Amino acid sequence: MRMQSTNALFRRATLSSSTSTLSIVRRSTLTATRGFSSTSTTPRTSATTNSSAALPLRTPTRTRQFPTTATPSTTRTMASAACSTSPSSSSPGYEKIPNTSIRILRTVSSVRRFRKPLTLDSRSVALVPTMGALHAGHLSLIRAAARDNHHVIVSIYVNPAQFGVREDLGSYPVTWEADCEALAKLDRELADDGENLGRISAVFAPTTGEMYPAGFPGQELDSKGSFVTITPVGEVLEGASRPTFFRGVATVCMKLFNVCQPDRVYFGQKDVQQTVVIKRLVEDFLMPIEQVVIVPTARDQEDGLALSSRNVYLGERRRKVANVLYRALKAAEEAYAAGEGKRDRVGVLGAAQKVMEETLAEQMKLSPSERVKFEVDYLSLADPDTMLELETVDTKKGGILSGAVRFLPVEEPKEGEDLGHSGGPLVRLIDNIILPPK
Ligand SMILES: Nc1ncnc2c1ncn2[C@@H]1O[C@H](COP(=O)(O)OP(=O)(O)OP(=O)(O)O)[C@@H](O)[C@H]1O
Ligand SMILES: CC(C)(CO)[C@@H](O)C(=O)[O-]
Ligand code: BAL
Repeated sequence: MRMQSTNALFRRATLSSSTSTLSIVRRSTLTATRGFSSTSTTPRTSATTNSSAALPLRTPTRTRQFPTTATPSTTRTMASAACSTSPSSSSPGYEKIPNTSIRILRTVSSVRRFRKPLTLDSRSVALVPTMGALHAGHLSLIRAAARDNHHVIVSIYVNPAQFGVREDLGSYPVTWEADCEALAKLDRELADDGENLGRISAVFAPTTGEMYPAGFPGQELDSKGSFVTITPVGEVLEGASRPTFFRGVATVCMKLFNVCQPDRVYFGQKDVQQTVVIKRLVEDFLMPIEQVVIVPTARDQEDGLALSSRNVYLGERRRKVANVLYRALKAAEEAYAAGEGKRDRVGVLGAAQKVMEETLAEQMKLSPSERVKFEVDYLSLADPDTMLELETVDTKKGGILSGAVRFLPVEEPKEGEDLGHSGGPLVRLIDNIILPPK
């Protein structure tokens, strides 16, 4: 594999729409928002481009394959994953996580029944939306929510609408039992810590039938259905690589907000573009949510890799190299901090690109049974409010450094090698660093 070194990776499209729209039975109007190198094999829809300085780092062959093709039935199984917590004869009529007061709510009507008296009692309610496979990053969101709210609802729902047809819906990790144990343990910790206003009151784990009454949601760009789209922010970067992703996220989050009626919602900085989309959703649709709280990215304490449910796909060999994106972003952050001359796009992102190239070159010196191959999807220096690419950072406003990397399946597995969840498919990881205003 060869790193390409052109100067025209990032091209900003002239966007066809700049407003958020709620569309019923709509055809998507997404347009391509990035140019690709001429060697790219993926056809892109045409877009008017300008010559925003670009960072190359794209390999000639661009694969968009995610590990497996999902089927609706897989999702239904996942969404209704069985729990060992069936109601006992002494139960109050709803499921609970064993030895806790955490209710397991599976229907919209049960959440509404739970929620109503809390409004009458002026109790504050926080929602922490997740797709399960809980890790310490999720727990930090729940801790933040319990600090400031009387009740915390954690939703666990693997939302099919945000997965593209070739993405990893079918193999997305589902760890319901472990999730329940983690929530029970955290709730005990919250009970012992006098600093919290509240605790975990409920887990909302709906089926797809509950969340999508009209039927399994379309995953194609031109699928019919009731969708929420947030543009232009949802079209660039992650939205360019995963064209239906933010439509799915915004749609499911609006549903979750409508059901749970939270006063505050909690999201992780790890998915920084998602936080910008959610803020627009809440503001533009006048949703009665007091605050969208963004919680810092939880990282591996040793090498800084951002915790992510998808890290389980990596296996041992790729895990050792997986922090390359974080190291690259740190180098860009340092270049930015170093001074005026380095606040332009080329100076800042060039530092990140160098780390990527050097790391790949080191890997390519190894044999196929030792090395790790990866491709950089994008490196970005963007405006914090719009996620549109910046030529220079206005230090009064700051910026967001972000990137996405695809780790290819290992070439020659060794005997007994840990290849990762689901056989170690291609795994795409994202990360970001916020450049704060100075
Ligand atoms: N390392 C992290 N630090 C802080 N928040 C995180 C971290 N990882 C995930 N979150 C947040 O947890 C919420 C639920 O995320 P999700 O369930 O998709 O987990 P994930 O680890 O991001 O999974 P994936 O690997 O699919 O991206 C989101 O708001 C997400 O930003
Ligand atoms: C916000 C979310 C739970 C919506 O499905 C998901 O995108 C996630 O876990 O980040
Ligand atoms: N944490 C974002 C969810 C997703 O990648 O599908």
